[in-house]
Amino acid sequence: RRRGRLPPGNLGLPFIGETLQLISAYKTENPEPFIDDRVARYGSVFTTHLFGEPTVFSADPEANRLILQNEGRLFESSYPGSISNLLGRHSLLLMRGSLHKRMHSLTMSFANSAIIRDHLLLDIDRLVRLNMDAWTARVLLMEEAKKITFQLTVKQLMSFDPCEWTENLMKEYMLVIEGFFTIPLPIFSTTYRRAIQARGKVAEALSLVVRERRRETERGETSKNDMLAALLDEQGGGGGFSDEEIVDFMLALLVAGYETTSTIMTLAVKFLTETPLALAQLKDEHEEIRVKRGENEALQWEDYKSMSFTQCVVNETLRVANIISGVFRRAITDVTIKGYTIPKGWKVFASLRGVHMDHHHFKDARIFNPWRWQNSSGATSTISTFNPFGGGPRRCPGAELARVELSVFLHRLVTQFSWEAAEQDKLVFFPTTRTQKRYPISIRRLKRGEAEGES
Ligand code: HEM
Repeated sequence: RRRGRLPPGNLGLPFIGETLQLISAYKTENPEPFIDDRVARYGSVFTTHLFGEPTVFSADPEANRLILQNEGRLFESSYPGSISNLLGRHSLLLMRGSLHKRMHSLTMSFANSAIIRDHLLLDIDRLVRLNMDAWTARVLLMEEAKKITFQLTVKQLMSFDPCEWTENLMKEYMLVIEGFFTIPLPIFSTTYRRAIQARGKVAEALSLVVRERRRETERGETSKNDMLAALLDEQGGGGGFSDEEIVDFMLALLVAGYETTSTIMTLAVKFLTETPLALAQLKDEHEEIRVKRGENEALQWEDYKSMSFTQCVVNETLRVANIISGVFRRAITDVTIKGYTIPKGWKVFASLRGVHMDHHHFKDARIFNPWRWQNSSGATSTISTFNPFGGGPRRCPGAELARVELSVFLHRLVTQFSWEAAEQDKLVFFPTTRTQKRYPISIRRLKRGEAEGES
């Protein structure tokens, strides 16, 4: 069959292709040259070879939009087998077709603004405060953020407050998470084998919870308002799922929201620490809310809605950090993009980072500048260029929830503490976006009435 022209590019060495170049760039603080060099040579859509497969790499907003919007028609999501085994076959991330549509909208309906406002906000605020109350003079911020994020997700999924059971679950769960980062050679890794075992234990623990809740629901003995209730609720769009399906589904939600939200919390603090003017403006905004709301009162939805500069900080952190640097898809038919043909069966990588860090779309794109979002869309071009949560049918259903969690976290942090980085800590982007030392900070609890802006 005659095919059109592939995007220009270089397939690199046999089998490994350009994987090592990508990994070595992403293991540094400045991974941009990997994309910059290829875009300069071939244009914003180019061919490469990554993780064992020829891949079309797009750093182009229009091409990315076409890829994301045509999920199920021209492309479908594609994860390596090692990731699928950890997620479980009934995970939302792996589902396709009408089942995916149903489960995606069920997840959205549980994490939408009204539910966050009426139910989740209170718990988010309470659990953030509970954790911060236990902080000592020096904390590893990334670890603390992970603990908070895990507790929040467990609460939202099945209404458990932190206890010995949740702590044990977290220990096993963290072993599962490590398994995701054994790319590109999981089969040879003991970390991966340990992760698979831990996944079995987490699934077993969640199965017991599901079974118990199913019994309670059948007897009409429960009135919980959590994700598990939504999954079992015949009237509310749920119902009809096996225990195994529910467990896989919950595990995937735990995974999807955990590393992402906790990293964005940590990096927001890192970027603010390095940008004192932004930190001062943020403190002013939150001090105003604290004074209005009173010392120990819970945050309300209107408080969240009044955090306008905070949203600039959140956007800019999402843009610069690019926690999910892009998404892999597979072409399910020959697809024409920008005059080139992507052959059926080929891998495609829609790089969100490539667009977010491009000077054509964001002025001085490589600089953390939250003010760019004040009174504007942040971007210099009119096309859709800011997509930290992806797009199309697989757009992140936790986007609003992540924003609220981060805003509450920042509120409680800047109104209760001053801090400084305890050590130099480098940001790297492989196998995930993280700081090498988990961002240690020295903190000091603010005495009430103390002048702000002293951190
Ligand atoms: C800063 C935090 C977060 C970022 C940057 C983020 C980013 C993303 C991105 C880019 C995708 C699209 C993946 C794709 O197209 O293949 C995605 C999907 C997803 N996210 Fe998030 N996410 C965050 C927080 C959360 C939270 C808190 C939840 C919990 C509800 C969550 C649940 C999910 C799920 C379940 C999917 C899969 C959707 C599907 O395949 O239909 N995420 N996320």
